[in-house]
Amino acid sequence: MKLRGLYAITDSQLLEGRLLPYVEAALKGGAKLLQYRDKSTDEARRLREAEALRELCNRYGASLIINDDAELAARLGVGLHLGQSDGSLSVARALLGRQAIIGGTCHAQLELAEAAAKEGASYVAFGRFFNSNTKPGAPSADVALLDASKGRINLPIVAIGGVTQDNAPALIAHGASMVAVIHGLFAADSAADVERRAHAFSALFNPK
Ligand SMILES: Cc1ncc(COP(=O)(O)OP(=O)(O)O)c(N)n1
Ligand SMILES: Cc1ncsc1CCOP(=O)(O)O
Ligand SMILES: [Mg+2]
Repeated sequence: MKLRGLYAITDSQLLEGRLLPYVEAALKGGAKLLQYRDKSTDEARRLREAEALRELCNRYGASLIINDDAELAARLGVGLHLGQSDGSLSVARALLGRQAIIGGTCHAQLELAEAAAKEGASYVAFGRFFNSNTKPGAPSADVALLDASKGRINLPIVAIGGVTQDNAPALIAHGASMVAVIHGLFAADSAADVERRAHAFSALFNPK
């Protein structure tokens, strides 16, 4: 699967009671990756929801990524995203196999991205690039980092943090292969609105 386009990330508060319809709308709108990001400890619900999301992703030709939890990703046979304190990328690669999509948070540091590449990551994530409703305290990055990545990081780059339809074009122009979005996609009044937003984000990657 080519890692280019919209990367939708779920948020348990924002999507309470509407996880599946809003995710389906994002997939209909063209999201290529979907990350299940749920910080709760309700294992049974997490497994149930992740299985339902895997089914939806299969139906729409997208790939599911689990945030933080390598065991859940292994159990479901799907991808994984790890932050700097979430465990080792190389251990995850050994666990999940060569085909799995595994991403790593690299904040605003090229050195972390180079290390992630050596450990077998499929993509590296930089950000937050803008003010984020979801994670306001995340270390900040700017587009100069994307420029500096050229020729140094030979993996798809995911840009995250406060991404909107207005600021995404600059990230893509500076080399982001994917934009990862929570609020700018899912803080919407209806599933139809999520689908429109996903479509608009996706269109930025295929300019006519
Ligand atoms: C695509 C993507 N990029 C970065 C993150 C952040 O991961 P992390 O730093 O581990 O923070 P949490 O999301 O776990 O709070 C991400 N989840 N996805
Ligand atoms: C998980 C994460 N890591 C850095 S910013 C961020 C949150 C992204 O959410 P939003 O698109 O709402 O800013
Ligand atoms: Mg994490």
